[in-house]
Amino acid sequence: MLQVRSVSRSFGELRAVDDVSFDVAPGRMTGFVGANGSGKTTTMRIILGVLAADSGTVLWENREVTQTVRQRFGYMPEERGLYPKMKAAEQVAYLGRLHGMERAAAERNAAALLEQLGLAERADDPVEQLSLGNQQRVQIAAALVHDPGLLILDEPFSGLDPLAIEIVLSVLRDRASRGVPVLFSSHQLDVVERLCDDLVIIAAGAVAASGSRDELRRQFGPSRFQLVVDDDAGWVRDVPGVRLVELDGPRAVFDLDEESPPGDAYGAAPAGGAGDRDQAVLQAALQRGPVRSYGPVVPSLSEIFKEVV
Ligand SMILES: Nc1ncnc2c1ncn2[C@@H]1O[C@H](COP(=O)(O)OP(=O)(O)OP(=O)(O)O)[C@@H](O)[C@H]1O
Repeated sequence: MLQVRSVSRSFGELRAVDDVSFDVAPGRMTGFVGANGSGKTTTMRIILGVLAADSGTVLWENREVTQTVRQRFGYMPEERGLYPKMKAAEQVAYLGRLHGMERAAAERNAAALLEQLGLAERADDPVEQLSLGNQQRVQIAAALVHDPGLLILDEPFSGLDPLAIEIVLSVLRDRASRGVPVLFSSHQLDVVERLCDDLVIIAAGAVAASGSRDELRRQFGPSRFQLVVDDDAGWVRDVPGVRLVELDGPRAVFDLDEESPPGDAYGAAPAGGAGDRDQAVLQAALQRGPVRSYGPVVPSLSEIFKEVV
């Protein structure tokens, strides 16, 4: 487990990272999300020891991270750093050796990773002859070659086509399933949404929200429901506590107001929360005719993001 505890860092007057705390748990993919300049790269550099924090600590397995421990971390920096003339496989193996691996093991891991990442055919091409997306895959192989105990990846999906995203996803998932904590930053909320188990949302250097994806959806998502009936569903807007979001003939999407009185005018028992109130709407709908579909609408990550940032 990686624990970031009250880490702060300023550049001159700018407090780029402000009392940031979060965990990256074993076997979990943790998405690190925030707008440009919100402090993701600075936080990652502090975890990796590339940059010093002004205050706060980073713990790995309950101990302060030392340089020796960091050797066991895998890092893909934002600024990609490959040797353009070196062949892809040679390069990955070389970086493995810099992490203290034996030559044979480094070469074996490099070949296996390039294969997994769909680059086996290009293994002997100099990096400069590869497309940018393929260079990125080599960079990901370089972060993984020494079988790191922790993975920190800065924007690993930017610039990848959808197929490449799937390939990289499966490689990272595979590592996570072997118990490796994975922290990755991304602007692509749809990718983060699909991939991560946990999320840390950062805004202006501070953590705006964090937790498992499902917890955040429950916590920040409005109590939104969708109802589909046979006739016009416009009557829903008159139910107490309902805020209509969208009406399309027989289909209504609405939020339930937590504060409003329960909808007992429609025959439902007085209720204490939206959990009962949504049943009041359902009963009201059933009194009018058949109900084709009814249920909560799960908010997307970008909706949560808009709410907390
Ligand atoms: N070495 C530095 N000197 C001065 N300011 C810096 C330095 N590094 C980062 N900053 C500033 O700190 C803030 C946070 O930057 P950081 O790169 O951590 O953000 P980010 O969330 O990774 O952004 P992006 O998504 O654009 O990469 C920004 O305002 C940035 O300009």
